[in-house]
Formats: sequence, C-alpha cells, structure tokens
Amino acid sequence: MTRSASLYRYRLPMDTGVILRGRRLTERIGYIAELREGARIGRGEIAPLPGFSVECADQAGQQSLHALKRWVAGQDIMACARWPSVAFGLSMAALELQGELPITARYQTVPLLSHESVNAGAEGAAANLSVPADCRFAKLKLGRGSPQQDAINVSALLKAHPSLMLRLDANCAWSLPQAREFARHLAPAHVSRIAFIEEPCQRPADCLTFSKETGLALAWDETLQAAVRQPDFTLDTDFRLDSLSGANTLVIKPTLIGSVQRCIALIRQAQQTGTKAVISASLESSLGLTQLARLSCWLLPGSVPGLDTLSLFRSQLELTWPGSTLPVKLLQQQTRVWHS
Ligand SMILES: O=C(O)CCC(=O)C1=CC=C[C@@H](O)[C@@H]1C(=O)O
Ligand SMILES: [Mg+2]
Repeated sequence: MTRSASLYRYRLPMDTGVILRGRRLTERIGYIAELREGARIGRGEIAPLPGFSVECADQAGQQSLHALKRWVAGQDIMACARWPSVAFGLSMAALELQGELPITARYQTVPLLSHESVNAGAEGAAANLSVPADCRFAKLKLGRGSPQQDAINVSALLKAHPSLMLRLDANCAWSLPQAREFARHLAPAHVSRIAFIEEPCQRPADCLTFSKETGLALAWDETLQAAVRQPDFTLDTDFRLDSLSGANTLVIKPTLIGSVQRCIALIRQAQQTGTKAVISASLESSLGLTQLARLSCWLLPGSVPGLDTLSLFRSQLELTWPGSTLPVKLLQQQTRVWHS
C-alpha cells in the first residue's frame, strides 16, 4: 500500500504566566507527524519541553524528518527515533495508523490549581482556590514560596475542601531541611489526604529519607526521566525498578520518556512491584492532550491522568479538548516542513 507522510511545525501562543524551571514560556513550538497508508491516517505530536527535554525543537524536527523519509521508503519508522519526544510522537502516529490507539477516552483530568495568589501568600488565598465541585483530586505546585507557607496553603486547602485529595509537586525545589520544614507545618491529619508528592528534594536520596520520615507518599517524575536517559537503563527482563524504588507512583510523561511501547513496559514493570503509574502532560497541544487521554484510558483505566495544562495555552491545535472554548488552529494553517 502506498505511504505518504507530512511533518507540520506549529507555534502556539502561551499564557503569559507559564514559567518552567525559572524560564518564561511565551510560545510552544512542536511538530505533528502525519502518516498516511492507503485510506488510513495516523498522527503524533513531537514537542520537546524546554527545561525538561534534552533535545530542542530543531533537533527533534530533523530526526523526525529523517525517520519519516525512511518510513515512506518502506523502512521501520522507529529505527532512528532516538530522542524521547520523537520516539513518542512517531510511535503514537504509527499506533493510530494501525488502529491500535483506542478512540475512547474519559477526558477527565486532575485539575492544576492556580497558585499565583496562593504563592504570594495572600491571606486566605489557598482556602479560596476554586476547586471544581465534583473533583476528588487536585494538583498543587510547591516550592515557590517558603516551605512553611506551602504547608499552610495545603492545610487551608484541605480544610476548606473536606473530601479533596491532593497531588503535590515541588519539582526538586527543597533541601532535606526545607522539606522537613514543610512537613513540620503540615497538619498530621492531612498527610493521608496527600496522594503523593512529586520530587520534594533536589537529591533523590533525600526524597526517600523525607518520605520514610513523614509517611508522605513519593512520586518520581524528573528522577524517572533522568533514569531512562541513562545508557545502561534497559527495559529488558533484568531491569528492576529498585533503582527507582521507594516511591509509590511513577509519573509517566511520554514526551519525556519515549515511545509508547517503552512507556507500556515501564508501567507494567512498575505494577509488578506494586508501584502505581499516572500519565502526565508535558504541555502538549490539544491534539497531543486528547491522544494522551486516550492512551491513559487504555493503559491505566483506574488512574486519572494529569492533563490539565490546556489553560496555559491561548489556542488549540486541530483537535479540541472537550469543553475548551479556546480558538483552534488547523494543521493546514501551520508550516508544513515536509511532505512526501
Ligand atoms: O501532571 C500534571 O498533573 C500536569 C503536568 C504537570 O504538572 C507538569 C508538566 C510539565 C512540567 C511541570 O510543570 C509539571 C510537573 O513537573 O509535573
Ligand atoms: Mg512533576
């Protein structure tokens, strides 16, 4: 069957307040790979995240182009997809082309609570944070204010919403003493209402010590991304998660981890050791987010993914996230950098 492929480069305006690793992100640049074989179409998003991905958009674009040309010539699309963002996007496109990415999704996500006012320490800001009425879980970023202020905000939020559970994320902000300072000001009754805390400390060993001392459940995010980049990290049978053990959850950001197949293997191996997994966004466009929602519903039907990042954008791309009223840019309006 005849094959054709296109690679679209997109630039989407972001909300002014998006700061990643101390850098303001004013626009999101990425690619959409589109595969066609006979009447079938498959798309995937390739969007390395500045400050988190090793590769930049140009590097990802060049590698994607090379892979697409090989695929059109009848070769394996994944053979030279080395960057995680490229491996993820191309593997998603191939899955969708083959009809193996389920259409169904719940499009449910864990709300990311805005923290500007909370972080400014505004009196009562945390308790007044708008939390959707029916939501069981919400996510709050930590590490911008003082650990004590973070703990006060968390306690105020949980007090104001008696049935709420929180996912917390400090993005490796704290030393062990600072993390202990946070725990010291946390109401003991609230510890059990924290589903997990992502990356509390700069050092993974300190995260483990902190978790053991406080009983706060730990989730690996950046630590997992760093581990999978190690050359000796293999997902074959002898790979054990003990180099990542001690956490009760792995945060799977496919754009930062790699191919769907690699994510599946990681999830299955985590589950064999009693470790949970949640799929999380890396600020993909609405096209990528809708595919991540389908992926999460397929691989982790019992877990609510962390995909509440569309509000950081000023427009959607090609596919709308259900309920979003953001304007939609179409792929044909984007720059097609190559077409077979
Ligand atoms: O995981 C979620 O609920 C949403 C995504 C999210 O929190 C993040 C995405 C990308 C980088 C970070 O800002 C942050 C994270 O560290 O998990
Ligand atoms: Mg995180």
